[in-house]
Amino acid sequence: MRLNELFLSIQGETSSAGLPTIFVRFTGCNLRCTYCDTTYSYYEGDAITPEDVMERIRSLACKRVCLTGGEPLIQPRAEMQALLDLLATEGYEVSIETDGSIDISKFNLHPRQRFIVDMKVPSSGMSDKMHLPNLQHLVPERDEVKFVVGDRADYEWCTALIDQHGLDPQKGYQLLFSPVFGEIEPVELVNWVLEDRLDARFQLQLHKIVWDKDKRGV
Ligand SMILES: C[S@@+](CC[C@H](N)C(=O)[O-])C[C@H]1O[C@@H](n2cnc3c(N)ncnc32)[C@H](O)[C@@H]1O
Ligand SMILES: Nc1nc2[nH]cc(C(=O)O)c2c(=O)[nH]1
Ligand code: SF4
Ligand SMILES: [Mg+2]
Repeated sequence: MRLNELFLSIQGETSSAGLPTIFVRFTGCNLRCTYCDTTYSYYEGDAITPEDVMERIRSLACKRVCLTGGEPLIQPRAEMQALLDLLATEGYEVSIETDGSIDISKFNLHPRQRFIVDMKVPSSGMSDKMHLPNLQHLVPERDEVKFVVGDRADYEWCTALIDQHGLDPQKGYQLLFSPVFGEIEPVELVNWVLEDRLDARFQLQLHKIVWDKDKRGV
């Protein structure tokens, strides 16, 4: 596997926003979203073993880990599974940020491990790359489905997908909505969610408010 950066910060996104978390950012992505804020992860990074990733995680003394990238699930599958197994054995809580294009059913998650599946909207340029069967493999109450919205057409694409695939919060599906940073006024998206009485979690990327929006490693 190839590691781009590993750091301690507060979780800026998801239902765990605000909690101290170790971020493990892997190198490489199979998509190219128009708005991507992490383009430096596409190529920069060095080879590392799952055991050495664990060593660096242990040294930071925090029991919550977010695996991200780039796209974490394009790392060699056996190595990613080995890392997940080690994290479980050592009692870590793990979230995996994935881009919606990779088959999540190929990974064996342990208790206290979950997927955050970002369904890429039309303005990302990547919506036709989504692996829709993933939506059948989501575990309600555990996994989260994330929509990063750039305009009204994106928002309507999201609500149509939610309806078509039965991602009903009443059934335990956890939905996250956030704006593409700087692309749309947060209040616009909030108003749409409220108008539709959508039982979804609205969020802003906390780390871009706390630190400079372009700062790395936070
Ligand atoms: C950098 S990606 C890495 C994980 C994976 N490749 C993915 O896209 O889910 C982590 C998260 O940051 C979000 N993100 C990237 N650029 C963003 C931006 N400009 N505004 C808001 N969210 C952004 C992505 O949509 C994704 O949910
Ligand atoms: N603080 C902070 N929280 C995050 N949550 C998801 C991130 C990511 O890039 O995947 C991220 C990140 O880059 N920083
Ligand atoms: S999938 Fe994630 S890392 Fe890849 S380009 Fe899109 S936002 Fe960036
Ligand atoms: Mg980020």
